[in-house]
Amino acid sequence: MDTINLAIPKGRMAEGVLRLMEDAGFKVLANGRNYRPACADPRFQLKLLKPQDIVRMVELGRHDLAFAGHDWVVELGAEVDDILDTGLDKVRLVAAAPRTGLSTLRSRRIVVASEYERITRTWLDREGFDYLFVRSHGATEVFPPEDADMIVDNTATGRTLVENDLEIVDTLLTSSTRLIANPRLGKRAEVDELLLLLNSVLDARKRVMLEMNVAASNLDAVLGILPCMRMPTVMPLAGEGGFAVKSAVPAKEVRRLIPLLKAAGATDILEFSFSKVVS
Ligand SMILES: Nc1ncnc2c1ncn2[C@@H]1O[C@H](COP(=O)(O)OP(=O)(O)OP(=O)(O)O)[C@@H](O)[C@H]1O
Ligand SMILES: O=P(O)(O)OC[C@H]1O[C@H](OP(=O)(O)OP(=O)(O)O)[C@H](O)[C@@H]1O
Repeated sequence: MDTINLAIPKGRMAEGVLRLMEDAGFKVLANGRNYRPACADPRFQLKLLKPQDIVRMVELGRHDLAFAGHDWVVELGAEVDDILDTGLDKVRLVAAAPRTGLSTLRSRRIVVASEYERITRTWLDREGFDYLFVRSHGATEVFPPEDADMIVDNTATGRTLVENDLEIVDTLLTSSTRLIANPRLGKRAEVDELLLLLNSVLDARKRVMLEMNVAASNLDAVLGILPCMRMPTVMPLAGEGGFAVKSAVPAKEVRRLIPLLKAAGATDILEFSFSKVVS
């Protein structure tokens, strides 16, 4: 049996990826410093690699599949297939500068520091800046004002920028963790299966199940409010003449829905989370 080589990013992205794999049924038996953890599904051979290295290895075909940040796929101009957006590790790649220096950025030659050389140069050239590029290796936000006039770095909460007195000049890219594949991998049943199960988990995370009892006279009003995947399940209640109504609804709408459902006559409202949705 030909195994699939799947690279998992080492570092801050690992936690979310490992939880996603576990929830999808592909538990990774990671243990401390062992960078070749076993997978519950032996058709997948795993290896932990730094996110920046992963992308090239998949492009070269040394790895079949990997989870990697979209930012590094773009930065490296890598020819890989982006087969799933997990939505994890959402960041923006931004240009930022000290507030006090903003007005002079275009009037002189500036020093710009970033880990992302290609993306930064492309943007600076397009915007017509006169610049000198400096490659940084982390903690880029500390460069200004002494060591750089502007930086390009990723930001999630924005806290590091604020703490270092930097203001966003422009957003260059948005990124998240993707599942990428070597374009020459071809069709593999194992990959389709992995994709189906990962998608089912990501979909389930966005929904919850609402279940409630509804008197016959209130049924239309409740069904009029309740979103559903196809049609809500409506089951007659034994003896009472009412109905049990069940529907998978978007999790972010629950706060708005529950008071509306109650006002429309729903009682005994229960909320459940579930693990997978396969349409
Ligand atoms: N604050 C953040 N929140 C979410 N994702 C981030 C954040 N910072 C970086 N990333 C993503 O993680 C990936 C790797 O970036 P980076 O090299 O900064 O992390 P790392 O090597 O895991 O860092 P560290 O060595 O500090 O754990 C990139 O694809 C990036 O978009
Ligand atoms: O917007 P925030 O939520 O503050 O997150 C953004 C910061 O997180 C990452 O840094 P990391 O902790 O990986 O350190 P590094 O810069 O040394 O890579 C990234 O490079 C930013 O500096």
